[in-house]
Order: sequence, then structure tokens, then C-alpha cells
Amino acid sequence: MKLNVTSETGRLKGVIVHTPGNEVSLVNPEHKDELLFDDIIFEEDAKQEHLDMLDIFKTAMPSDGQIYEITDLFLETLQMDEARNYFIDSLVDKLPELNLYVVKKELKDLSPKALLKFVIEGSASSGRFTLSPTPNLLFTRDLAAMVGENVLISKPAKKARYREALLMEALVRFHPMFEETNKHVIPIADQASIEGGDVLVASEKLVIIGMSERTSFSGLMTASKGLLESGIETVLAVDIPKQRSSMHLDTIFTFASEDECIVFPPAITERKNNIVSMTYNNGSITSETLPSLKYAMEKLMEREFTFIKCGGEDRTRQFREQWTDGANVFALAPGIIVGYERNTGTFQMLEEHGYTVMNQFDFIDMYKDREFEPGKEKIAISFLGHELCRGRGGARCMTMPIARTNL
Ligand SMILES: NC(=[NH2+])NCCC[C@H](N)C(=O)O
Repeated sequence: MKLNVTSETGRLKGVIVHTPGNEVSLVNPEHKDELLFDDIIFEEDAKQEHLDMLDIFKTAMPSDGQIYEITDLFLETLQMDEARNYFIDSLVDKLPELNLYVVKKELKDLSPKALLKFVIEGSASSGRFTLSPTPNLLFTRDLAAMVGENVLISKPAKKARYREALLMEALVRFHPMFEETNKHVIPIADQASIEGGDVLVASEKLVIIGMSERTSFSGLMTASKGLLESGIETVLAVDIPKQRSSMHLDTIFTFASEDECIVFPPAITERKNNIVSMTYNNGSITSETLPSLKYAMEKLMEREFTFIKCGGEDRTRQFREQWTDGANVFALAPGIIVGYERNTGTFQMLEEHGYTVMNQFDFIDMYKDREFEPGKEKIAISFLGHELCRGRGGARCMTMPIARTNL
């Protein structure tokens, strides 16, 4: 599969996900905050909700579309001696606070499967050494972002996500799937942070990056420089509130179609002069402050945009639905989106904007005997995610698209 993503809404052809496993059952409520979970989640239901979400994807994707489980890709990577050694060395060297040098030899002796289990769940069969689990692996979005044929490997801001990032780095570096892509890695400065949830690929020319709790100024600037050097014409930086509830730009702003976005009004439309556009001129970056995101997008993309309010008009509902990822929809094709069913105010707004609202089971049933072909009809598909949403992420957070085709 050729890896290439030049929009947020082009028809989805390839996507990397992680169906939650035992690691979420290992979250102790005493440590949930440092593990970036706001509650403990029930593994069996979370798993089922996730598998049901994947069934929607399978129904909507073209017949040659592919859904990859990230643990399968990690395992294939760690089966290569060179990759395994590289990964263990970086784990020991880059996370010195874990004192893993003590068990470095033991780690090298583990089978690829046991090593992966140790990294994700935090304990190896010998039980001699334990770490906290990595329950956020579920949010594959944050580990990297495909931008055109380039890949930006995230540098997480939070310790709880460091191990995931190292796995991702080894995956991109060694897995044959990334053989072409790994020649086009956007470099990020040391000690800078940037996470995939802050990177939105608006078009082949325009990337939007959130400056958030997770993406630092230097993360933003080095990523922007790399992207502009790789052929992106403009990067729009969006300064957003640095807070838990909106840790990434995609928690308050996502694309639904080529000219419609779902937005959380208090942090998007009610903020002014928080946008900086950056372009590249003869080796240096030129910047300009712009009054609003809508203004900037309309100017740069040369079309009008409709911003649909997450939660609808009622302010409390806007806040409640943003908290449960109402603004975090994922597009399977332009105007074909999925989001958590509980965000009823958001779905109502989508209906008012011409979307047919359907639940996951009706959608799957409707296309069980025929292939889904995206056409003019806009469809907002709702799915159950009462457990999943407690991890503070929605459909976009749980997906890392690697191939989309523009219709
Ligand atoms: N792209 C996203 N919005 N991801 C959500 C990640 C949520 C996760 N618990 C974290 O705090 O890291």
C-alpha cells in the first residue's frame, strides 16, 4: 500500500488502530491521572466498542482498504534482530529514569512477543521488574502523522506516552510498510514536543497545527520548518488553551467534509488573533497573525467553510459534549463521519446541516450485501463509546490514517 495522506476527509484506504487489551485493566485508580485517564475503564466493553467501530470502517472502506492493528506491526518489527536491538537500546538510553539498564540483558533475551508485552503491560514473565502500563496506546493518532508522503513521528509531552513513541519510531524505521516513508521523516528538535492529535492535514498544501498542552513552541516550529521544506505551502499554527479537556487541537476542531468542520465554540470561534500562518521564503519562515481560524482557512483554501457547533447552541451542552469528544469526529470519506452516539446535541446540529444520522448497526446492515460508495449524501454514523470516552479520546484520536484517496 502506498502511504499518502493529503486531507482529513479523503476516502480512507489504510488506517492503524489499537483495540484495547489487558493494559487498560492494569490501570490502578491511584495512578490514573499520571497515566492520563480520567477514570478506570472496563476492558471487555471497551474492546467490544472498539471492534464495533472497526466494523463501521470495514463497511465504509473500499474492498482493498486495510485496517492494521498496531501491535501486529510492532511484533513484526521486533521480530527483526536489528530493530529489536535498536528499540531496547533506545528504551534504556532515552528513558533513564526507568533504570532499565539493570535488565537490559534480560530484555534482549525475551522473545519479541514477551518484549512487547513488557513494554505495553509493564511486566515480564520473570516478574523481576515492573513498569506502569501504557493504556493510551488506544489513541494511535498521537504517535505519528502522515503528511503527504512524509511522516512526522511524535515526541510526546507526557511521560506516560514515551514508550509508545519509541515503539512507533522503531516501527517507522524498520517495518517494510514504511520503507519508502522512512526516507521522509520530519525531524523534531530534541526536548521539543509534538503529538499527532495536534496535526491536521487540511490539504496537500496546508497543515494546521495546534499549540497546546502537548505541542510546545519548539515542537511547532521545527515541525513547521520540516513541513515547509518538504513542500507544504503554509502551516497554520492555532494557539489553544493549555488544559486537560482540550489537550490536542483535534479535541476541539475536526473536519467533517471538504468545507465543514465541527468546532467547540469557546476555544475556536470565540478566540481572536490566535492564528499565525507560516510560509517559506528563500530559506526563512515568514509569519503573519490572522484574526480567526475560519478567516485563515477560507483565505488559504479559497472556499467558504461552515463551522458546526459541537453540542449545539446550549453552552453547558457544548462543554459536556466536548468533554466526551463531540468535536472529535473521524471522516471515512468527505461527509461520511463517525462519532460517539452520546453526543446527541452534536448529531442534531449535523442533521440540521444536511447529514443523515444513522447508528452503527443500521449503517452496517444497510451495506451488508453491497459495497458502500460515498456519493452526495452526507452521513453521520454514531457508535457506542461509553467506556472508550473515559480515556479522553474519540474516533479521530483512535485512528492513524496512512492512506487516503481524494475522490
Ligand atoms: N488525539 C487525541 N485527542 N488524543 C487523545 C489522547 C487521550 C489520552 N488519554 C492522553 O491524554 O494522551
